[in-house]
Amino acid sequence: MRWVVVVPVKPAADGKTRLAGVLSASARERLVRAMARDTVAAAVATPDVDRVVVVTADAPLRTLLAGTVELVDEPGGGLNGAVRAGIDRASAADVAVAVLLGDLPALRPDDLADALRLADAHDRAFVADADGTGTTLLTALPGVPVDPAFGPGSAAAHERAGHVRLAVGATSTVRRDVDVPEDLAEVARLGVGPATGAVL
Ligand SMILES: Nc1nc2c(ncn2[C@@H]2O[C@H](COP(=O)(O)OP(=O)(O)OP(=O)(O)O)[C@@H](O)[C@H]2O)c(=O)[nH]1
Ligand SMILES: C=C(OP(=O)(O)O)C(=O)O
Repeated sequence: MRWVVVVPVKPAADGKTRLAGVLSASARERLVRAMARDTVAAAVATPDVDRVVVVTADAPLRTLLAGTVELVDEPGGGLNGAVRAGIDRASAADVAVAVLLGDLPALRPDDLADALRLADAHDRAFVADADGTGTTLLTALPGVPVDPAFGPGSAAAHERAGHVRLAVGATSTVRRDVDVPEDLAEVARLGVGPATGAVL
């Protein structure tokens, strides 16, 4: 299966507020952008990924990514609004769509490839984040409508809506998002991409 990957990214100055206790506003801004760059670079390098669509209003990030991905304007409506706009762009071509959150700085292309191979077998599927309650990857096969329910408790919401929880390894880097300060040590241990490495 060939995939289009949709990555939403908040304006960096507004992102990762849960890290405010340990990082200054300017460090958080640089970190959000760097994590997005590393996540996108891993997606671009993943076998079976044909296109990467980034939905963001962040002007510096748009400049950094121009020419390497397709950029979609922020539509409003928060995270799920952004995801829907990316899916609309992607599925115009009736392709398999994977929504990947943009805060996975340790993501490795081989781990994403493994997850997408598992997703091949299901109309709709998802990968739960490291603590099992959130979603880092949401997938749908060609022609299957996607109804994103990202936000707190999204793993259960996606499961209720008929997405299959994919059995990726417990240590897959697809699961390792950064939400709270403890997650920074965890991604550093796994090994982050170069942009995030430079910030950390
Ligand atoms: N385009 C877009 N992306 C979003 C939006 N909200 C969240 N995201 C992205 O979705 C991913 C997961 O978001 P969260 O884990 O909630 O991150 P966050 O909102 O930066 O973090 P907190 O402020 O700590 O809640 C990250 O890549 C965010 O940049 C939004 O309104 N628009
Ligand atoms: C956006 C999500 O949550 P978090 O902010 O915990 O990454 C989610 O898992 O859907």
